[in-house]
Amino acid sequence: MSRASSSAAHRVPDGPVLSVRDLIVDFGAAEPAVNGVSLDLWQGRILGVAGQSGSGKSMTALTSLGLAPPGAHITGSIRFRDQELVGVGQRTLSRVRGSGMTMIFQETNAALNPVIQVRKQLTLAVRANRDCNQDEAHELVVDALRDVRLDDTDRVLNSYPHELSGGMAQRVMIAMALVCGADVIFADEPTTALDVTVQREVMEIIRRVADEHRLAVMLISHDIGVLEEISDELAVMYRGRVVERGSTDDVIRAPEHPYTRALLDSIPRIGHELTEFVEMPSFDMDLTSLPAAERIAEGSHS
Ligand SMILES: Nc1ncnc2c1ncn2[C@@H]1O[C@H](COP(=O)(O)OP(=O)(O)OP(=O)(O)O)[C@@H](O)[C@H]1O
Repeated sequence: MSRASSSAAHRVPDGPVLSVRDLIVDFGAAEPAVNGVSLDLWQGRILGVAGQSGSGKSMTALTSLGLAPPGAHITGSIRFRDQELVGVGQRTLSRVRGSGMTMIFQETNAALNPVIQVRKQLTLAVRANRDCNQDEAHELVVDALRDVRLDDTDRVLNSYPHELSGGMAQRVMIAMALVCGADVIFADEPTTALDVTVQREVMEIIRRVADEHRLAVMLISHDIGVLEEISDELAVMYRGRVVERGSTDDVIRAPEHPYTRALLDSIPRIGHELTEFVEMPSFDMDLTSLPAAERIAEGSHS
């Protein structure tokens, strides 16, 4: 897969579909879980978010979706299209979640109902989010399954989730996002549980649906090597902050932040193959002593 060839360089985005500014998610611990994060998601582009466990990747995504856990004190701004989401009620958040933004998790078991056939789950998802009859819903579902290269649609539709392989279940989750008509997908470690070959296939599908459906994707991974293959931009998080962000090529070729360098040094490199996850070495630094290394000036895409 060539990230360069599939990148959105030829496209002129209208503006970010999701804009996060100065987001703080505080549970009253010594440091906020998310500590002043600013990010943009653009149609047709994949933002890879890397960082070690506990750096705030998932909390940034969950909060953007209005799913921060109880007890979180949230400040800053999350704008989805023209709608500010910080401070709005659950009703608005669940409307936006239903049709505008969705999340794909590592654990498909948590998202797919084990006792309902895939056909029914996908059809219900369509009908909850789109005004269409049963036949139209079926057509949308079949198209979405083909989009994620599940061409044996009857077999998949007649399956229960436990009858699918991990890679197939992850593709069904991506199809679910497509049939809901989502503009933004948060994919949180979607391939960590899969073997390397299947991981690559699922990543290629994420890249393709982002391109073809102009989806904005935030792809979260411990493994910057996986993100390197697929992302247009990279953001590196450390202790609740984005310590570096920029085009993937810039960040990989010339990382400016010591933490990014440590992340890159921690992955085995065999050519530029996708690598299996390798735990980050222990790393601690005083962030206040370091310059911010943000290389995407705000609005540089417009
Ligand atoms: N419900 C909660 N209450 C208090 N703190 C929480 C809660 N959930 C998460 N945190 C804290 O928020 C911080 C960020 O966690 P988060 O899950 O976003 O990290 P992460 O980078 O996604 O890590 P991982 O890769 O392990 O999922 C952590 O310090 C975590 O302990």
